[in-house]
Amino acid sequence: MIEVKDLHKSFGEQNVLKGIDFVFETGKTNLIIGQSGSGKSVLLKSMLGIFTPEKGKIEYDGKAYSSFNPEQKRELRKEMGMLFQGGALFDSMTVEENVMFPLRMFRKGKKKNHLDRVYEVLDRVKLGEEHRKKFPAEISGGMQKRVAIARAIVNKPKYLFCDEPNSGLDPKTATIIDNLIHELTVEYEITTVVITHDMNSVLEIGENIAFLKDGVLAWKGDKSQIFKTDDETVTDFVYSSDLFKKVRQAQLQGL
Ligand SMILES: Nc1ncnc2c1ncn2[C@@H]1O[C@H](COP(=O)(O)OP(=O)(O)OP(=O)(O)O)[C@@H](O)[C@H]1O
Repeated sequence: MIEVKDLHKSFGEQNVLKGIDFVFETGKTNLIIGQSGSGKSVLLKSMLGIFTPEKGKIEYDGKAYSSFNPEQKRELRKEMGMLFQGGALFDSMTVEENVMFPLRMFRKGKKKNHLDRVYEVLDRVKLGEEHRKKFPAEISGGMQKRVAIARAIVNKPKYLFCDEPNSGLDPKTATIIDNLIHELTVEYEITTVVITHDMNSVLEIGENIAFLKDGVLAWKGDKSQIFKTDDETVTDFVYSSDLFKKVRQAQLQGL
């Protein structure tokens, strides 16, 4: 669980986060949504320890980051998995070398044991044996995401941070990737935080949603609530997509 309490973050004169309170729950996919510039990435980077808030707290399973010494911060970093926009794989490394990378960085041990773990996670994300020695450019976008997910979970993280994990994918593959992230979250009891712009993702895996507007937590709830709420701030955002507007109209007309 990650608990954010009265979090404030500014850059110069600009107050980007203005007192965010939210609990990111364990074993759930916790989504951060909101318009461009609302502060989603700043919130995520604050949870990663990249930004230091001016005020407020972030607690990881009850322990405040501000109370950690450098060694504890390093330990915490080992417990974090990251899945960046576009996958961010190393082009010059094979699939298995990419997944091996965090293991070699953070864990001691024999290469053979590392490789066993790499194959275990690649199997878990259903990436076939025939792809292990390929380079990222030689596999599809969906497969690249699977590799990036495997790399993010190879160290058995307690916390998984995903920045638009399904960007650039077709809707079907995007849904498969969303569901894979959700399955792993439940299976390994990870506290997963996902930034998304994709309302399909909200519909698929929105178990606990933080909706940010201008650096404020404007709404929270889950996927069943977000499509029912009459809160105008939320409906303006959710139904800004034509498709969802049509779904909403059909719903209201009882179709
Ligand atoms: N390192 C930084 N230095 C100065 N300002 C920053 C920095 N990072 C973010 N900001 C500002 O904070 C505001 C919120 O940015 P943020 O990236 O969190 O938005 P976002 O909701 O993630 O947007 P998007 O959906 O477009 O990624 C923006 O006005 C941005 O310019």
